[in-house]
Order: sequence, then C-alpha cells, then structure tokens
Amino acid sequence: MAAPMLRWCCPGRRWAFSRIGDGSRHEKRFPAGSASSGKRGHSSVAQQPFITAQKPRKGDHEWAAVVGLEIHAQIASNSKLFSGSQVHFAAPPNSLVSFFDASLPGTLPVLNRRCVEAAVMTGLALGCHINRKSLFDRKHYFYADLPAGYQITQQRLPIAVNGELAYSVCVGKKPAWVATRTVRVKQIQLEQDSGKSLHDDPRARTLVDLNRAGVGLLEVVLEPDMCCGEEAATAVRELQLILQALGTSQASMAEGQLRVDANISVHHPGEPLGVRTEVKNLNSARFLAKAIDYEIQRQINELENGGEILNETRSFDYKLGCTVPMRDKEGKQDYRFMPEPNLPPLLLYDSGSLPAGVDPQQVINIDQLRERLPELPSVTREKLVRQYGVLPEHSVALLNEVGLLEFFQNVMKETRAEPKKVTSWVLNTFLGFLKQRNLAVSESPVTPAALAELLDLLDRKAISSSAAKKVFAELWRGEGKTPAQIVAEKKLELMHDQEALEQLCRATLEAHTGVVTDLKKGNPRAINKLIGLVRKATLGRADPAVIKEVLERQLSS
Ligand SMILES: Nc1ncnc2c1ncn2[C@@H]1O[C@H](COP(=O)(O)OP(=O)(O)OP(=O)(O)O)[C@@H](O)[C@H]1O
Ligand SMILES: [Mg+2]
Ligand SMILES: [Mg+2]
Repeated sequence: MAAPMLRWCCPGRRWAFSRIGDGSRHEKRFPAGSASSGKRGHSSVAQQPFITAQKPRKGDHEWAAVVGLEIHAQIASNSKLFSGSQVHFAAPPNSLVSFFDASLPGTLPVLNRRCVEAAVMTGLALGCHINRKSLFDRKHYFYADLPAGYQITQQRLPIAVNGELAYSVCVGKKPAWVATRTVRVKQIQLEQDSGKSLHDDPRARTLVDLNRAGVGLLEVVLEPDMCCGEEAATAVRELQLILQALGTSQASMAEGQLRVDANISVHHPGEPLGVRTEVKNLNSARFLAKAIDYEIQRQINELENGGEILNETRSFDYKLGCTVPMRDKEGKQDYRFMPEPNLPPLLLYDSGSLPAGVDPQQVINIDQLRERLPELPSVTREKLVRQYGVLPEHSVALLNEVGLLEFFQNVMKETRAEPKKVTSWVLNTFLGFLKQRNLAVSESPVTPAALAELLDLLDRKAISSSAAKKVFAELWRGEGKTPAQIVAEKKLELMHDQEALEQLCRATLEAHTGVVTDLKKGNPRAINKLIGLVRKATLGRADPAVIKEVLERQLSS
C-alpha cells in the first residue's frame, strides 16, 4: 500500500504550533539537555522525536487532525463488578462464571466496593470532580458473549468528570525538548466487561468464554485534544503508569487489561471539527499510534478526492497496517439506554458529609481514599531530576520500562559512581541488552549489585570503559561470576605499571615512524592512530588519556 503524502499538522511540531480543539490544551516546555533521546534505541514512543509529518508545501491545504480516546482499563480486583466470581487471566474457559454473569433469571447485581474505590482513586489522581451521586444504566446490544443483551454502565451520571491527564513528550531531535502536555478527561465511568467470542474458523463455529463477562472496567473518556498517533500513545502510556502506581489496574495491554478505542477526525484549522470515525479495541501502543496515523491519512485522502467521512466504527488490521470498516457495526447503533432498575444510585461521602453513626464498611469516604493515594509518576520523575540531577528525558525513560526505576535505584544504593554515569549505563548498555533480546527488566541476568560493583571498578579507574563493556557482556552470560572475578580472569585491569607503558610507547613510536611523520606534518588523526596501537599492545588495559600524555611527552623530548 503506497503511503500518501501527509499534509496535516500537529501542535508541537517545530513548524506548526497552531492550537486546535477549544483552546484548553496547553504545553510547558523545558530543554531536555544535550543528549538526544531519539538515538538511544528505546522502543517507547515518549522517547522518539515528536515529528512525524511533512511541512505543508506552499499552496497545499493544511489539515488538522483531532484524536479523542476511550480507554477501557480492567480493574485490579479479586472479584467481578457485580458478582462474587473470581477474576484471573487465562483461567480455563467458563471456569469463573456465576449465575449472575450468565444472566440466569432471578439473579441480582451486588456492587463490588473495591471497584468503586478504584474508580474514585483514579478520578482523584486525574484531578477529576468525584460525583457524590452517580447512576447505572443498561446499554443494549446483541452479541453472543453478552448473555443479558445489555451491559451495565454509567451513561447519564458517571462517577468522575472533568479531569486532566498530563504527559511528557520529547520534541525535536537536537536539541531535544521535554514538553508537558495535557488532555482533558471528560469522564470516568464504571462498567462491566463482556465475555469473549472465540472463533473456530476451520469448523465454522464460534465458542463463548464468559470468564471475562462482568469483570469491572473503568472507561476513561478523553476529550478530542490530541492530534496524532504518537501523542495518543504517549498519553495512554502515562495513564497506564498512573493506573499501575495506584494499583487500580494492572493495565497490561498484552493481557487485554487496557484496550483503547480511538476517535479520529480531520478538518481545516479554524473550521469546525470533522466527522469522527472510531477505531475499536487497540491493545498495543504501537498499533494505536499506527492505526491513528493511518486513519488520519485515509480521511485526508478521502476528502481531497471529493469523498466523505462516515461516522463509522473501524478496526485495525495490524498485518496490513490499515483500518477497515467493522462489518457488524455498520450504521449508527441505537443502544436503547435505560436506568438499571436493580441498582440504586451510588452515593459517596467525604469526611464532612458522612452520616453520623454509619458503619464505615457500608460507605465510601472520598477523603480517606485521597489520603491513600500513592506518589504519581510525574512526581517520581520530578524527584529523580531534583535528587539525582537526572535529565528530564532520562527520568521519562527510567519510568517507561516496568521495573527499570527500581533497578536504577538499587544500583544507586550500592555504587559510588555518579548518578549521571549510572543513568547512562542503565539506559544505554543495560536497556540496550534487554531490548536486543526482547527481555523484561525482571528477566535480566545482571543484578543491580553486579552492575554497581562494575561501576565501582570503573569509578576507581581499575578498568577502562571498553573493558567495562566486556565485563558487562560476560556478566550477561549469567555464570554467577562477580565483575572482579571476570576482570581478574580476563586480565582486564588497567595497566598501572608506568615503566612498562613508557617502554611500549617508545617502541610504538620507533616502529611507526610514518605515523610520527604524519603527526609532525600536522595530521591531527595521527595521534589517535598511535594511541590505538599502544592500546592494542596493552590488550586494551591502558587508559587512553594516560597513553596520550606519555606519547606527547616522548614526542616533544
Ligand atoms: N470530532 C471529533 N474527532 C475526534 N474525536 C472526537 C470528536 N468528537 C468527539 N470525539 C471523541 O469521541 C469520544 C466519544 O466517546 P463517548 O464515550 O462519549 O461516546 P461514544 O463513542 O459515542 O460511545 P461508546 O462508549 O458507545 O463508544 C471521546 O473520546 C471524544 O473525545
Ligand atoms: Mg465510550
Ligand atoms: Mg466510543
């Protein structure tokens, strides 16, 4: 499929800072330091330069893209939203289904306190207003994995409204900027998940697994404040980190605990927003970004060719890299919303409004939940910058990989090396090894203690940095040797015998008179050649700075 030329702008690109939406979006920027994060080889979208489209050429119509997300996060709870069935990933099909989940007549919903607390905590963390009264509604649609024929959700009066999600992006290449952007949170609603339909194509049948039916979900609805796939993926990543920090959802996209519907439209800047399409059920940050960018281009092409955009539901074909209309969702669906008659309004209290003498187990006190809020990722990042002098974009990278921050902090506890050095080793060497082998931090054969010891050796100049790389590669083999043992076995310790080094330098100068002549003629590279020759003769065990000093002294004498 040939990629058509992009002619859309995203606020934040160096060439187009126009604002779209209703103007509430804002951005704070600060320099990200000298190191460009784009070349670090990280997979995270937040680490890539934030430029994906071409500058419109003179005469081109400029297009602005608008993206709004609906994010479904599975609540981390032992039991379902309205029944006592357990919640487990990958349990045998239909092994976690109560009569209520299967919609047998005569069964009634009982609200799970833990799910309500998770919604309130998430709302508080996103600066939402928590509604003291919220309502449950039935949303009707027919699907084999929805036995009741409706889903219980909060359409009329959701539990939390009007919040804000702030996230950091690296903008530009060199110099890079870390910019903080915000997207408005329209609402957070509690709702039930559906079951799963397993399509057995060879036998032309569909099997239904109801284990997921009735699991509690938080639907976080974001206003249409974003403008491209990368921005949306970065916002989702931040929300994922927040949910994980709160413990309200494990939010693993791979395990389907975080699923995103992306709403996308395009318009000419200054004109009303265009008709949106909705790309359903994206469960990877990469596919989310790809699906959105594809859909933006498709809509622009369609409109430029005289076509129109239908308000339709689409899915992303990740093999072809394109969005396609969903056959079963053609046309606007009528969900026939109605109040859920079996659930009374959900009432929440704060310390001031708590009725006297009430059983604390029977009510939820928002103020108590506020006190239980843990440190949020944005605060952790600020602390890293303040406490260790870590560059802002490095603080983003440290939080972006599960377990990486803890690894970094554990190395810091045990080493004398500077935080800057530790950050560089953790983000470049350590993360590089992990990425190359597609491993998680928890699967690393190198422990924080081993890396700390290695960095100590480097810090007291016992080994050179190239030797340190060799030691790290050896540690990665996971044979249980300590860095000091590897250094001793491989004879990697720096040469401290000054007399021997002097002799090697002298011998090198005598054996390579051509290079010496070159140097004297003013070729600046010749000295590096000589340093390289001496290093080779020492098997990489001499410090290049010391070699240079000796060579220059001998040459001038
Ligand atoms: N013109 C637009 N372009 C892009 N996104 C839009 C536009 N208008 C609204 N949106 C986004 O569409 C989403 C609407 O979500 P909401 O849950 O309110 O309704 P829905 O999609 O109709 O319902 P459902 O939950 O059944 O999918 C929001 O994320 C909002 O930001
Ligand atoms: Mg929705
Ligand atoms: Mg929707």
